[in-house]
Amino acid sequence: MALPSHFEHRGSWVSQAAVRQAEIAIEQKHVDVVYARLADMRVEAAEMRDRGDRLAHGAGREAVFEQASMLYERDVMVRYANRILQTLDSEHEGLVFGRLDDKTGEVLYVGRLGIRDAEFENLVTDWRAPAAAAFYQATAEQPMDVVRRRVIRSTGQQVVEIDDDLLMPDAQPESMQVVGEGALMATLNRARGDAMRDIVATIQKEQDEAIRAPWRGVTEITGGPGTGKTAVALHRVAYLLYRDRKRLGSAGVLVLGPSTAFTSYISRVLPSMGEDSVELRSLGGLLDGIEATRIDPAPIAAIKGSLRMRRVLKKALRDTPPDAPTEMRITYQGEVLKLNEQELVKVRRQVHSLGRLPNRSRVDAAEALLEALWRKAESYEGYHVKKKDLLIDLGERIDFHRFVVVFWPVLSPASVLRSLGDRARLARAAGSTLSARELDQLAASWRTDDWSVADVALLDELRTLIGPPPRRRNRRAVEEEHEPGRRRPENYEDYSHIVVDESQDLSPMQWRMIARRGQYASWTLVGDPVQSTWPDVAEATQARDTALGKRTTRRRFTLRTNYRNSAEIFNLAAKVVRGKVATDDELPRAVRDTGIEPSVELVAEASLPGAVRDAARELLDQVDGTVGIIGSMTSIAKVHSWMSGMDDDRLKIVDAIEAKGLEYDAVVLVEPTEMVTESMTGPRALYVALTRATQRLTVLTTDPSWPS
Ligand SMILES: Nc1ncnc2c1ncn2[C@@H]1O[C@H](COP(=O)(O)OP(=O)(O)OP(=O)(O)O)[C@@H](O)[C@H]1O
Repeated sequence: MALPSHFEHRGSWVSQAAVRQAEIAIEQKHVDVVYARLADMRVEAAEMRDRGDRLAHGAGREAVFEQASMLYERDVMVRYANRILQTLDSEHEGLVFGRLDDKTGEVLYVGRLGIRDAEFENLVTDWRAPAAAAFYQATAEQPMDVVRRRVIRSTGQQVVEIDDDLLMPDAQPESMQVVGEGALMATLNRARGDAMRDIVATIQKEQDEAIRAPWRGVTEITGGPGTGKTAVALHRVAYLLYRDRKRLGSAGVLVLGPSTAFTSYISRVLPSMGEDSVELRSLGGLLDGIEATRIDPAPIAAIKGSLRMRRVLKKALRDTPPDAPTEMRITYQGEVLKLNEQELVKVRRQVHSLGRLPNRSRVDAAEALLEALWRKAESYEGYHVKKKDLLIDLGERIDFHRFVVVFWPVLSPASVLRSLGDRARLARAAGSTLSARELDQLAASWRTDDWSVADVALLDELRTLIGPPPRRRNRRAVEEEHEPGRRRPENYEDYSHIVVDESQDLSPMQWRMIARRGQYASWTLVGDPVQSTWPDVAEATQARDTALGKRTTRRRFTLRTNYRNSAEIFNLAAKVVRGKVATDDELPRAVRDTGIEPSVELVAEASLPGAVRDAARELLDQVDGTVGIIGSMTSIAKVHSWMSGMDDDRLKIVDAIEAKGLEYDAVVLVEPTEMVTESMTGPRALYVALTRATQRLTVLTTDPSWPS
């Protein structure tokens, strides 16, 4: 019987449903074997753990200990497997997600972890193992002996789809079927939820090279919006921990993102790969007990982030604390010894000139006060006391100590920064460093109740300038700090690897804050200069270079394919930066056509609220996943009020800065022109906002000249 024309074996796609089902059934069989093996391993592990406990407790011989430690390792491995299984859910590709058939007929399954059968035969190879590299690196031009690469998609333990790439058509055996329409496109077309997904099954070659780069030195990953920089950086962390867990795991890996919305968005990616020991923090959440989310207006953020602030903070510390006494009176041997305000200021200056951290200087302050009191006593006519007696007697008096405590209080970064809400105090600290307008703006910003994200770097700077409050740390606390997986304290400086996402936006003060945490760390820096919202590029670059120090090993990977936006959406976004702040070479290529052009609507100001609601409603109907409403910083509060009462879990409202790194199936972008005028870097913030949608974009503007 002649086959229908689409049912061809060699070198072409076979879409026949029965063949597809038969191939799915073949893979299901293997997946079943893997899960059955895991179930056995769980049981074995429990038994071995019990046996291991018994052995370890009663044993006196070395061999028995050795056995016990082997059992322990096995136990750890199975616990790890269990954890992975728990985190797998229907949203993720399954435990086994890939298969390679090479030209010798060998088959290799690739998955989230490596599993062997009872005879030690390989059932699944961990995606990070060298043997699995071909799964990501083989191409039709360089097939690395791979005839067929198959991506297996599962829901839970059920295989639901397979997608093949035929890389060596000439080596395809008669019996080998090739099915599917491309795993990557299928994945990219899927609806987006609240959380980013891992991409283990469809990592592309250029991405894989960045993921597998060595851990040492500085690895830079640059690329336009949607090129997978964040995804790549997270997979790189999982890869590095797999390859070098001993070196990197115990000291800890820190991943830093721009906002809490962002860290929460990416928070499931690493656990879905079995890594839950990595610390994710936002720039506003690096200090314990503070979770700053407020973004300062751009000009204020620019001042707070600049290195000038170091001078201001240093000087602020030397000023008299707000509640400190301005006079000292103490009675000694029938005389009242008095120090007036100037004399106390002089004492304070002397103590600071010793150069010790303020929170380590109270003893110096007490000594300087005693010295000043002695000089005072010496100056009184007919008053004869011995210096040694005065120093000892007063030094032991409780009223003297009470005075020292208020004269030289323990400072906290928060109290110092808050005190600069007093404009006069700020002006004293600033000298000529800040203009009158800058003083007004900064002082007003510190009279609020909460901290902004930019404040956190200043608080951290103050933390190191002030020194830790005197307190004893017990050994247990120190040990706990070094336990892997534990959220480390704010003063932890020994991360082995630091990943900085959206690194193009870091202010010089933020670079200093991060550098403190990785004195000996290797780095992965992720960013896109075209999306930068930091105005002083030269200052930030210098601060970055200082942060990276003498690390000479530097490698750079540039990702060029935009996997997020449809080509139609990206074309519109590219228009706002091309030739202005980006060259063609800096813009990625979007790979997906949807045939749906973004809609740009000119609306009257009075109709804007209704138009935003209508657009949101329409998009909620049109896409299955999330819909983002992105407003300018100036208008975001209004946008929130317009949307009140429209409760839908799929609807998210963010401003142009918060939108960084996030994505939605559809976006309503409100007032593009405002995003340009309020930014200090021209159209870059608008470019970020325009590149958040995967499927549909509606731009609402009251400016008739937009987008021209
Ligand atoms: N190889 C891939 N397979 C499947 N999806 C991918 C792949 N690479 C990237 N993606 C998807 O593309 C989207 C964009 O990725 P990601 O957020 O990492 O890009 P980005 O470069 O960090 O973007 P931006 O600079 O705009 O924040 C995500 O949904 C990600 O899962």
